[in-house]
Amino acid sequence: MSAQIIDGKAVAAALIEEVRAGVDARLAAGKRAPALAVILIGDDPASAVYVRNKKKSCEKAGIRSLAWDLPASTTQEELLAIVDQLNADNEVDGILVQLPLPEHIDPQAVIERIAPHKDVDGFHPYNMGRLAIKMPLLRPCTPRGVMTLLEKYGIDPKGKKAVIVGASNIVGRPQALEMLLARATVTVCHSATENLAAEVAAADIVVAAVGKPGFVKGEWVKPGAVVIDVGINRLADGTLAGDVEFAQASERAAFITPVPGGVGPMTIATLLQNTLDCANLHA
Ligand SMILES: Nc1nc(=O)c2c([nH]1)NC[C@@H]1CN(c3ccc(C(=O)N[C@@H](CCC(=O)O)C(=O)O)cc3)C=[N+]21
Repeated sequence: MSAQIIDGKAVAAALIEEVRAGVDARLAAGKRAPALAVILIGDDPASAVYVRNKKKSCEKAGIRSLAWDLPASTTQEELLAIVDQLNADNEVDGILVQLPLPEHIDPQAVIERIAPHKDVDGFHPYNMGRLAIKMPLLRPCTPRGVMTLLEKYGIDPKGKKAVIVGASNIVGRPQALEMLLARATVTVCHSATENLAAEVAAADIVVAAVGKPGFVKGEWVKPGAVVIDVGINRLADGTLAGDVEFAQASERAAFITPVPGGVGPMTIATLLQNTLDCANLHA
């Protein structure tokens, strides 16, 4: 058996078109285009890729993007002052501060400074809390993008066993909350999990979000399972690899996302969707 490849690039392109239609509807109603402010500090290479792709996608969707490129020496105080200024700016709908930040800046302090209704990443405790109590407002982009991918492929998590490998604040935890909201039975695995292979083998849907190339072995995957690979790992030869052994997992899975071209493009398309949602929250 060989898995059907989930085409994240195609679904992302369609989602960007949907966002574009939402932007056009705003313009037709006499409202301004949504605006997204992106703050990039220093020069992390993964963030640079993301910023480049995001800017192109904003243009396609008709979203105005405002770039703040700041030196690695920027102080936390200076960054918080910029966030305050953007919070107060009625022309700005969404604020995204690229992670990771330099060591001397506390990311949680920055995340919590962003006005919750401008938090396009959905990382503010207010938005995470809303997701936890079944009242989502702004939802973290990657987990929301994964749910959109499943929906577009007719995969309903309701009643299924969803196993999340990785418990980070940006993917694993909110992914577990999304799966729970979709009425899956959810298991979250992390570095203290005793028998990871057995947990994965029980999964109808596996989401790998660890950040280690090939960490989830193909032979662990239950025949007919859905495999979602969130990992984007740059290898020494410059190529990208996911967290899942793709070739081996493809032999067993019914559906699998590739890297690149799977979850990555959905993260960006969902960021635009969240930016439109933010704009529509404001006016
Ligand atoms: N506040 C914040 N929010 C983020 O969402 C965030 C962040 N900071 N910091 C950096 C990471 C990384 N990230 C990516 C998203 C999409 C691709 C992407 O589109 N990847 C393409 C491949 C791109 C390539 O060819 O290199 C793909 O998977 O097909 C990559 C990386 C978002 N991040």
